[in-house]
Amino acid sequence: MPDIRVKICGLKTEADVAAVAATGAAYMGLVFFAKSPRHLSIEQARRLALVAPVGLAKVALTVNADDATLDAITEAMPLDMLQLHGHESPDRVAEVRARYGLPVMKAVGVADEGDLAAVFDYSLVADQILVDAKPPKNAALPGGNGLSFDWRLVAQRRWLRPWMLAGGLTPENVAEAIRLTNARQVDVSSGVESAPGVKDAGRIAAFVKAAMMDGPPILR
Ligand SMILES: O=C(O)c1ccccc1N[C@@H]1O[C@H](COP(=O)(O)O)[C@@H](O)[C@H]1O
Repeated sequence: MPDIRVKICGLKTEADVAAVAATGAAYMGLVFFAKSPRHLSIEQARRLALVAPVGLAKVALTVNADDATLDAITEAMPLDMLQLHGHESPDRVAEVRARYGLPVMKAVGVADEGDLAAVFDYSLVADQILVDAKPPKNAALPGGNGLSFDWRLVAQRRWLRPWMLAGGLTPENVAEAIRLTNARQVDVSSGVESAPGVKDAGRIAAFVKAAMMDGPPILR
């Protein structure tokens, strides 16, 4: 039974945290991006971070955030990882990693083979890579759009660092995405919502169950 680690991104309420914790998901994502329907104020995010149980890793998602913003976020709440989802350069990723002493996951948008070089480049400086669909030109959000990319581009890929598959995943397609790509980690936001920014506990449970191939890994 493969050990698949699931990240549910864009939680907004304490009930969302409880729903995610109940499934055995590995990570919960807190979005700090004002244009997103999942955006949280620092105080809202702090409350969620403080009720998260041990074992559920808290990931702060930011987009081209400056030091002052990252200082405010990291000082306000306990976190386990920073997710950089903008156009942060490899140098900026290395700088953030050194400044905050937290693992950094860099998102890379993929639409075609040519985008995969960036996965390699960032794997030299980040702790993890989030391989996401490239957003359409002029999209308001750089992620969280419910769009997938051609999974065959990353099928059976191995990189220097652990990677996570994202983009348009749903309870209905995640098992096939894992089968095709051999991803060991998956991330979802809009695919487990009933409306933009509104998480659906039933879809969260169905997603994690499907990702774990109908059951959590058997512990030996
Ligand atoms: O979720 C958001 O609102 C968001 C905003 C800005 C950058 C990234 C965002 N979400 C990330 O994008 C992936 C894919 O989302 P989806 O499943 O296709 O809706 C998601 O897993 C988040 O990490």
